[in-house]
Amino acid sequence: MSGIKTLGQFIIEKQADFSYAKGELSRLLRDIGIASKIVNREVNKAGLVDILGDAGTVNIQGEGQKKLDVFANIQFISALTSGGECCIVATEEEDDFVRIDSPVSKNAKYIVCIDPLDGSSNIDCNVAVGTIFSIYRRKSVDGEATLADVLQKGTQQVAAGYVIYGSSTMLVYTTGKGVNGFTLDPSIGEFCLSHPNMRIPEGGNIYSLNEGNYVHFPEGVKKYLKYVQVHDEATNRPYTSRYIGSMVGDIHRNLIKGGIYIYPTTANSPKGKLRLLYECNPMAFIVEQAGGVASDGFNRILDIEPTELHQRSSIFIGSKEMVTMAEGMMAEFSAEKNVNAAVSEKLGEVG
Ligand SMILES: O=P(O)(O)OC[C@H]1O[C@](O)(COP(=O)(O)O)[C@@H](O)[C@@H]1O
Ligand SMILES: [Mg+2]
Ligand SMILES: [Mg+2]
Repeated sequence: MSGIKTLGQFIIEKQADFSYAKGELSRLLRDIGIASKIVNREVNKAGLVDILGDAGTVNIQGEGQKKLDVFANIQFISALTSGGECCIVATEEEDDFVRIDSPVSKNAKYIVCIDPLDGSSNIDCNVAVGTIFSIYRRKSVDGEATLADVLQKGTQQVAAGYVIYGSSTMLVYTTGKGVNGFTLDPSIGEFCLSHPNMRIPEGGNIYSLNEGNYVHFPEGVKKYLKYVQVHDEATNRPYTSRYIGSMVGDIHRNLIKGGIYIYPTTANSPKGKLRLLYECNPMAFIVEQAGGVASDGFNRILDIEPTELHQRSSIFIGSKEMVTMAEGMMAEFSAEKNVNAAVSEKLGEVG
C-alpha cells in the first residue's frame, strides 16, 4: 500500500497551507467524504435495493424527486449535522436552507451548498451521477447565520467539489490551490489520490449540450453549434458531441479531455436550468482552478451576485479557448448584448 495517499491524509497535509487553519474545514471535507461513501454504497447496488424510481414528491425546483435524490439529501444533512462543522446546509432538494441546530454547530463558521444527487434523470438507467458541493465561511460572526450568509458570490467559496458515481467513484475538490482527484478504493473504503493537480486542456474538440433544445437556443449558441459542426481539418472540426445528461459526468470528462459544456437559456428555462449556488458556482470554481473558464455567456459565473436560494443561471464552462469562442458568438449574435469588459478582454487574448 506504500505510496497511497488517502483523502484524509491529503487534507491534513494541505491544512498547513492555511496558517489560520484549525481543522474545521478538514473535518467538514471528511464529513462530505463519509456521506459520499454511503450514497456510493446505495448507487452501486441500486437495482437490488429499493432506491430506484420516483419518490412521489416534487421539490422546490418543480422536479419530481427520485428516491436517490431524497436518500442522498438525508445522508449529507445527517453527516454534516453529526460532524458539527457547518451551521447551515442549503440543498437543491429543500425549499429553504436547513439550519443545523446541534449544540456544536450553532457557532460553526461554515455554510454548505449542495446538490446531493446530480444527474437524477440517469439514476434508473445506471449512467454516471454525482454530488456537487460548495463551502463558504459565514459572513456574520455572532448569532444565528442567515440567508445573507448563504447568498454569497462564487468568488467567496473556500472550497468546492464533486463526487462522480461512475465506473469508479471519484471525489474531486479545490480549496483555491489547484484541483485534486481521489478514487474510492472499495477494498479499503478510502478515497485515494489518483489525479493530483488536475488541469483542463486549453482547447479541445468535445462539446456537451442538449441539442434537443436547439430551436430554443439563443442565436449565439446556434452559431457556435454551426461553427463546431463545420468540416475544417485545419481547426480539427467538426468537433465531437458528447452529452451524458449529468452535469458532473460531462464536466468531469471535459476536465480530463478538454471540452465545453453549455446549458443556455431555453424556452423551458428562460433563466437557464442549472442552479447558481449548488451547480454553477462550485463547478466554475473547480474548472477555473484547473485553468478553464466559466460564464453565463457574458459574465463570469463567480462574479454573479446571488439574490435567491434556488436561483438559476445559463452556463458556458470548460476549456478556455472553446468557452471564449462561444462567448464571442454570444456577444455578436445574442440580443442580450450585455457584454462586459472581461469578455472583450478575453476576446483580445484569443485574437
Ligand atoms: O435533461 P436536460 O434538460 O438536458 O438536463 C440535464 C442536466 O440537468 C441536470 O440533471 C440537473 O441536475 P439535477 O439532476 O441535480 O436536477 C444536470 O446534471 C444535467 O446536466
Ligand atoms: Mg444537478
Ligand atoms: Mg440534484
